[in-house]
Amino acid sequence: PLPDGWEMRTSRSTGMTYYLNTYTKKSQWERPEAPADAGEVRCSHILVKHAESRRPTSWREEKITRTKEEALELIKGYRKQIVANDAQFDEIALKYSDCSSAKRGGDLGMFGKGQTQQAFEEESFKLKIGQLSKPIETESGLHIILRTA
Ligand SMILES: N=C(N)NCCC[C@H](NC(=O)[C@@H]1CCC/C1=C\[C@H](COP(=O)(O)O)NC(=O)[C@@H](N)Cc1ccccc1)C(N)=O
Repeated sequence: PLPDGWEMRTSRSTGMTYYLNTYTKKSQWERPEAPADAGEVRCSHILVKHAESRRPTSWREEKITRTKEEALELIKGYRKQIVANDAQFDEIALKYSDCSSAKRGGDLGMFGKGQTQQAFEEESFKLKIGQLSKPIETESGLHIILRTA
């Protein structure tokens, strides 16, 4: 049988069999050996904004004035606590993340390519499930990303 997420199709023009990834709607000639890649990931993140952020405000702080350097120190400190198991990722996100997803422990839900800023997307799709990123910079500020699915 075909691995999950694939459908066998016949090309109308050539009569040849091809395979359709039912999630991404991409097709290929080779018979797939592994389940189809949904093309989406699920991540949580902790965002520390700074004065140069594109929107230097958040639920935490009306006007964010810390410098980018201060934001980097903060996010490195959070990452250290999480790696040392001195704090849980979702607890830190809940208290300190400058993103609205803080309320959900940083969870952003599932997202595919083209939905988030390039540096954020590149890192998110590089991470293995359960892996924590190094600090990533976007126009929003500095993030650490945990891939959860
Ligand atoms: N599924 C979506 N709703 N997509 C929207 C993402 C838009 C995307 N956002 C980003 O790339 C960064 C990385 C993740 C969060 C984020 C930025 C900002 C904070 O920064 P700021 O915009 O004040 O500069 N948080 C958000 O957008 C949150 N509403 C994301 C979110 C929160 C809860 C549930 C789902 C998504 C972009 N293209 O700008």
